[in-house]
Amino acid sequence: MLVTGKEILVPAREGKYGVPAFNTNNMEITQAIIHTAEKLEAPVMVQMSEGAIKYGGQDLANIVKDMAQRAKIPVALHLDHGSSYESALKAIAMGFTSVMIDASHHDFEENIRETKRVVEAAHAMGISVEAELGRLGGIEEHVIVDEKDAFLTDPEEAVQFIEQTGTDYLAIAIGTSHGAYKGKGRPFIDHERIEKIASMTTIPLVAHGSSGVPKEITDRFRTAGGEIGEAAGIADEDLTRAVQHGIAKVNVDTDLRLAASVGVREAFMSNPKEFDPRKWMGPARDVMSEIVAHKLKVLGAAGKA
Ligand SMILES: O=C(COP(=O)(O)O)N(O)CCCCO
Ligand code: NA
Ligand SMILES: [Zn+2]
Repeated sequence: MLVTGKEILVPAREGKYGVPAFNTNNMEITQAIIHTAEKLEAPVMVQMSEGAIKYGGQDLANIVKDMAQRAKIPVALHLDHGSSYESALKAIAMGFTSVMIDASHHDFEENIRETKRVVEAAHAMGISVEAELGRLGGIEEHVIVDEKDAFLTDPEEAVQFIEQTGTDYLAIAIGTSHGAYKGKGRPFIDHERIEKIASMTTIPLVAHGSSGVPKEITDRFRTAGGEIGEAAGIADEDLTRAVQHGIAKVNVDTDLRLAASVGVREAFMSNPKEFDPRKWMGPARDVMSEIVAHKLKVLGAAGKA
């Protein structure tokens, strides 16, 4: 069933498990997410960035909403990295049940002002809101945050921010970053910071940039002709620890992108004569489903629907 993000994430924080929020851009990605979560009896969040909305629009949103409504497990449709009040309201008009207003690149007061505006409008329509405080490293769709400006979330500021905005859940910067190159080797995750923020707050916390970039997938990607440098992601054990301490929503996009690309590349490599789209979109869906299943188990969402 299609539900709000709050209905999925409040139980997750209370139950000390995480719910993955996977980005989608088409039918097969959406099927891999929702059908696999159904199989594992897990709640799940499907998110669309502003780029995905540009790419698939209401057509794609309708695929997600219809599949979610018919699903036996709770599913929210979430706007990822909404960059403005207008963008958040447009997503709500499209039927999204959860929206992020990402004003983390503004100063503290401006972030509060912008977030508060979206919270008031979204709550008037029964829709949940995610905000962000602190800056991830790496490239965020509309802001390139170079290392020196990347800053981690201050616990005291987080308490004030939540009180002054009324946001339903909060994305915090704790060492993760977007993309396939999260640092040399195992990225440092600031567990003390997560645990301090969790001890001072009660709302679900969100970890962005949480793809694992598993070696098995990057090896297959290279073997199938893909080119990827020294890629590194977040270790499973860092995620299992984080969801014990307040992280309830865990954003994953890169892992599905890599999995889909492995599926397609392997299909083309193994049969150059093939020209039926189902023969490469199907394998892409299968590899993505493996990634979805793994994440649902690592985060403890399996069986929680
Ligand atoms: O936090 C994430 C996903 O992070 P990751 O790149 O680790 O999958 N997202 O918000 C998905 C969109 C990232 C920019 O396109
Ligand atoms: Na941000
Ligand atoms: Zn993100």
